[in-house]
Amino acid sequence: MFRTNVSPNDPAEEHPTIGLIGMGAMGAMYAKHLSNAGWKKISVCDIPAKFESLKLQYADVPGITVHQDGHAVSRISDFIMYSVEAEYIDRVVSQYGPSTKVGAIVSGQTSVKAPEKDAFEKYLPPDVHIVSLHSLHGPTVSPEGQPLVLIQHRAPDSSLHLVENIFRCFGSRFVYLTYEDHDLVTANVQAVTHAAFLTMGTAWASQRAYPWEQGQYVGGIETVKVNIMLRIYANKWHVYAGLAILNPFARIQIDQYASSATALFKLMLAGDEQGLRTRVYDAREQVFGTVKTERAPIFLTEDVLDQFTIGGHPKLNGSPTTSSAPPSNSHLALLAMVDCWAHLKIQPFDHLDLAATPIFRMWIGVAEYLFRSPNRLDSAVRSAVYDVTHRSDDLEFVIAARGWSQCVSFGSLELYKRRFLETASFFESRFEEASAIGSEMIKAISQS
Ligand SMILES: NC(=O)C1=CN([C@@H]2O[C@H](COP(=O)(O)OP(=O)(O)OC[C@H]3O[C@@H](n4cnc5c(N)ncnc54)[C@H](OP(=O)(O)O)[C@@H]3O)[C@@H](O)[C@H]2O)C=CC1
Ligand SMILES: O=C(O)C(=O)Cc1ccc(O)cc1
Repeated sequence: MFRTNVSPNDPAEEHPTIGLIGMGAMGAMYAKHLSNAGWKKISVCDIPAKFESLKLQYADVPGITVHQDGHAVSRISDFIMYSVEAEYIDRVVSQYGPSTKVGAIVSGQTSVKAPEKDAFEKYLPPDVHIVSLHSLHGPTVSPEGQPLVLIQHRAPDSSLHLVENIFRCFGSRFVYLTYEDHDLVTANVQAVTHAAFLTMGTAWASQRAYPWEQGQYVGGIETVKVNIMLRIYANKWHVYAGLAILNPFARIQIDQYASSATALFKLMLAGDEQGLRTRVYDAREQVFGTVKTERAPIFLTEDVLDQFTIGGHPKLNGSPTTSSAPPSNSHLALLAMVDCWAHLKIQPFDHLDLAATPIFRMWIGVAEYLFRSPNRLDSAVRSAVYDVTHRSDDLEFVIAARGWSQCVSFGSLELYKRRFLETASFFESRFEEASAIGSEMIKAISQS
């Protein structure tokens, strides 16, 4: 029998059997890192239709055995992780949960935990333990140094310790939360951040223009906006739909984001510079007022970010529109973000050390870059009120923000999927380039 402080590197030790149900992007990422670390008994499955192709794919991968379905995995595994779509978790756990080995530990990778918790409580036998997980990064980001949430829900400390030992090889930072706190924190960190980028993408796609080809969204902050937007639309729609629609806290946050964008846009239309400035500076005070000035800013310099511009380095390309500082912009997406945090009383910097995803870290970094400098902020406010060249983009932005918020409030995964895929299809030809560049940018920011 294995010990709970078992390590994969001790040849004399009996290893626990690690079961992975769902071998999509995250399941495959977990399998790769567990195998590389030397775990010898990793049992995996996806839907039965993928059994043969998975067997071929993993034929030569050390430690991994592919099984026909979740019954086969559940019966023999000491630790089991469900890594399936949040909308299917109830059905999949109802199917395989009753086959769980006596005394095993069950876990899930879903980005929203309310449905997972319900499913585990409903269908898992009372003699198994629940310690859930959530890696707060996408499958192409190295887990090293990233937060890995651990939820000790129905389990003794010894089960938590076994899970910690299994995943110590990821080099992630363990973050201990309850199921409920997890959903609140991820609504604050992820759902509302995604709403901003989904909105940017829909607004640009509605204009039928690739923003980086228009000269207005190139360099510095704009590079981050474009790269992250593309990264999100290149990922699976169900990941974002699940964490927005099935998380009971997310709806409120996303609705506030749309309301903030609308209210700021109305001040712009009214030409109310003073009203806009007061609102923006009030939000600045609430969100950044208490941040210690000695804390090093997250944001990289404009020059460093310029290297990650889609379509090539703007200065090396000698593009006339980008040879100096990026053109001024109302930065409605960012003004709305900080206004939204202020209205919801979210202190984004408190989440940085706890449970920040790479995308959130970058988003808060650019918000800080804009809001810490009165010069930049004043320039955005003046641009918003007097420079009408942004108006059509800002109008599309407000419409898109309202559309996403309404879609989430209707609670329809199907509607969300249609909106997401329609925008994604406009940008699809650029995903490959964006994903390589985006990964480099995340690496640079993580290391800075
Ligand atoms: N991608 C990301 O950035 C992150 C995702 N997550 C979460 O991890 C989970 C998985 O996401 P991800 O890997 O990206 O999604 P994928 O769609 O890539 O993977 C999910 C896999 O589960 C399979 N599946 C569905 N039903 C069953 C079943 N009955 N038995 C076995 N396998 C089944 C799916 O098959 P099929 O395609 O046929 O349905 C698919 O291969 C989600 O809950 C997501 O929210 C967490 C962190 C990051
Ligand atoms: O970093 C982000 O916000 C991403 O978009 C990647 C992601 C998606 C879903 C998760 O549950 C965790 C990370």
